[in-house]
Amino acid sequence: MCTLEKRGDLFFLTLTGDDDHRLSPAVIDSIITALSQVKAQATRGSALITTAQGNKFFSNGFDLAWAQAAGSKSGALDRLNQMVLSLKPVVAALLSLPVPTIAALPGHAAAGGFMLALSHDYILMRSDRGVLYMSEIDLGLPFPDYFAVMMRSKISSVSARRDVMQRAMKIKGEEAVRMGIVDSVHDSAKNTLEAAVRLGEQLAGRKWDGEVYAEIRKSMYPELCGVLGLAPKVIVPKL
Ligand SMILES: CCCCCCCCCCCCC/C=C/C(=O)SCCNC(=O)CCNC(=O)[C@H](O)C(C)(C)COP(=O)(O)OP(=O)(O)OC[C@H]1O[C@@H](n2cnc3c(N)ncnc32)[C@H](O)[C@@H]1OP(=O)(O)O
Repeated sequence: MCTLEKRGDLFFLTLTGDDDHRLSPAVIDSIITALSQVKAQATRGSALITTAQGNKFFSNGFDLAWAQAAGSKSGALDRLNQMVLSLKPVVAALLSLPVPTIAALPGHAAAGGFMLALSHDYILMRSDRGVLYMSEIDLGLPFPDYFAVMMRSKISSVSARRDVMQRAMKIKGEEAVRMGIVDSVHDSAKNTLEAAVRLGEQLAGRKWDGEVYAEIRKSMYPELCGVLGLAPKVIVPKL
């Protein structure tokens, strides 16, 4: 599951538990609820930090064990598809949130978990542990449309995109910075979160208009907004 806390101007959405934070339907639902609360409570000068408990995983992606527990191939596919469809509104909520968003990774982010991280404006991760890893080709799974569009939209280097999508590269922090996927790396989970707090306070301190911030973010990723069903909103400038 996840918790949502507000400390000063910062919202902290934390994936809880000492496991690998698989994105099961229940976890995905709790994230959606938390993001709705952020949207409702956000003011000029808010920012969101999304992180996870423990120091090995941010999220290892969809809960394949739950899918396979369906007891049949078709049932497993249906459950996998259910998770694919239920994560889409999470991505849409992050793309349209009226606050700056930061993912602070205490460890690995794989597949759906990597997509959750990539749905944020900024990603900070550890240099000493943890990889970004799109395991789908290793699992013989195709990418959902919005996964592929997310990576096309947010990973600008063709070779980096190939290494992520077609080579299932396990990308460590320093490399992820070189590939333009991650903003900064830090030598522990604690220091990664502390850096995220500093960045969050810096961004929150700019006290941007949240509606304008969200529309500018959406204008940066028109194809992604299209696949998520996020229409641009006309903003009447407040002069
Ligand atoms: C109606 C029907 C319609 C049908 C349609 C159906 C749908 C079809 C569409 C399908 C959609 C697919 C989309 C799927 C999305 C998903 O999410 S599926 C789930 C995917 N998840 C996974 O595959 C999990 C992947 N994870 C892993 O493989 C591993 O957990 C890991 C991330 C690779 C981590 O492995 P692990 O061995 O646990 O790693 P560690 O022990 O932490 O590290 C290993 C060693 O490496 C060292 N290390 C780690 N990081 C670093 C670092 N940054 N720097 C240096 N060293 C590092 C670590 O210390 C370990 O070393 P040793 O301790 O020496 O072993």
